[in-house]
Amino acid sequence: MDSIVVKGGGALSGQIPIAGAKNACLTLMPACLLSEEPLTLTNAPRLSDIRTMTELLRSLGAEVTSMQDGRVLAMSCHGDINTRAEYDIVRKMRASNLVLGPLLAREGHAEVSLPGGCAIGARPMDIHTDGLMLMGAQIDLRDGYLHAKAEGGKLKGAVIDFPFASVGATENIMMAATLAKGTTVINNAAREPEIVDLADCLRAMGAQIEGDGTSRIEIQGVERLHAATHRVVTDRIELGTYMLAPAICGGEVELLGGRINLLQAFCEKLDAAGIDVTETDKGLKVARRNGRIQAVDVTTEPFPGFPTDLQAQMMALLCTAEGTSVLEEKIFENRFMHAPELIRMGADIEVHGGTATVNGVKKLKGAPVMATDLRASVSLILAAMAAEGETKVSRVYHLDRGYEHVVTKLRGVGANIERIKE
Ligand SMILES: CC(=O)N[C@H]1[C@@H](OP(=O)(O)OP(=O)(O)OC[C@H]2O[C@@H](n3ccc(=O)[nH]c3=O)[C@H](O)[C@@H]2O)O[C@H](CO)[C@@H](O)[C@@H]1O
Ligand SMILES: C=C(OP(=O)(O)O)C(=O)O
Repeated sequence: MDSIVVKGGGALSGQIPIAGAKNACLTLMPACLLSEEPLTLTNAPRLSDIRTMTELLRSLGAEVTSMQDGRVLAMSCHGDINTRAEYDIVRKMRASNLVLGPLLAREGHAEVSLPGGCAIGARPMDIHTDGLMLMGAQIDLRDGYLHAKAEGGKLKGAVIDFPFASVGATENIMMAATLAKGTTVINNAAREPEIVDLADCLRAMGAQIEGDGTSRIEIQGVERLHAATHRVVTDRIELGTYMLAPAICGGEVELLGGRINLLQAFCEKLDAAGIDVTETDKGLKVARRNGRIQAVDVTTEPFPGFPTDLQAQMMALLCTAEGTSVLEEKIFENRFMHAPELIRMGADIEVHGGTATVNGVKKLKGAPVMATDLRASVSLILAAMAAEGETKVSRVYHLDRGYEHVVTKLRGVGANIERIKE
């Protein structure tokens, strides 16, 4: 199992290229199941989750070719389709649940293993299944699998009011509705940039969708979708993560491909904490203003609010802020597993339920720590980059799910970091 060793150092400078979004690409890939013609994605990130989705799509009968060192994914689904998404693959990754809508729309039935929970919390699918049932699907849970069948073999349009703006449910229903008979309306839809990216891709495939990026999305079903090529949107979570590197360590770093509108709420918190963010021709420049970082309170919310996927990294910043910060996690019930590890590095954090209170200390100190999930892993690396001495982060395989070439990217701006095999 690999570990990452970081020696805390001084200010950073240089540029970091930002990849295509994991959470967009994992949604765009299952869209290939909606058409007999090929779907090509460019700007794909090189991540283990993408390889898992490739394995899942192949198991369903899709041809997936990875080109240009994984940057381009060509997917084609013209033959017979296997409609059963097996537990052995689905359990590896929450995003596997995104094949349900496309399989049901194309074949009229599907059997998809429930993803269950993961380290950060439960990953229920009731909002997805309630929506599909309104579209005429019959869905039962048997042997850990959702067995779904469309009445008469074809889904029909429906008006669906979500009780919560679920990202995954919006994506599943949007994909299912592209081939349904009639019009589907999703009220209280998720508004994340990854939803807009999916809508752009589906439109390029011939789907009729309006309202993405707002809380009301309307999809007019069509007979078939066709071939398309689509560029995956910039990864706003990778962007925000690397924006925190100069914020924590000092110096100035340019994030290539970044835009403020992907992370407005996050940028406002950085400003309040004493970090300057400016848009350039190529991306975003981030620099820490003089003096200590200031404490800020953060509440995670659906987009356009502060993203849950940046809460752990923000906590790493606030550990050394002047004053007390309160972080409230509103999306996942168990997303503070980085707190005990940051405490091992000298942070002063108290967690009560979904609230973490961080009393800023002057300096963190290197320690052996353990990565518990994807964003927790990278928060420990960020904290270690400004800590005194050496930190060893073990179980970094979590990191490979969401960050490509993290060591190369951080070394490129001056961090003292290496990956070791044990
Ligand atoms: C709103 C939000 O921030 N969603 C995040 C969520 O998307 P993801 O699609 O995984 O999660 P959802 O947006 O669906 O769900 C978030 C919340 O809704 C609840 N829920 C969800 C579906 C359902 O059928 N029933 C239900 O109760 C979940 O338990 C959770 O508390 O994780 C992704 C990372 O992997 C992030 O990129 C998304 O930004
Ligand atoms: C938790 C994440 O991913 P997933 O939903 O795929 O587990 C994430 O991207 O931070």
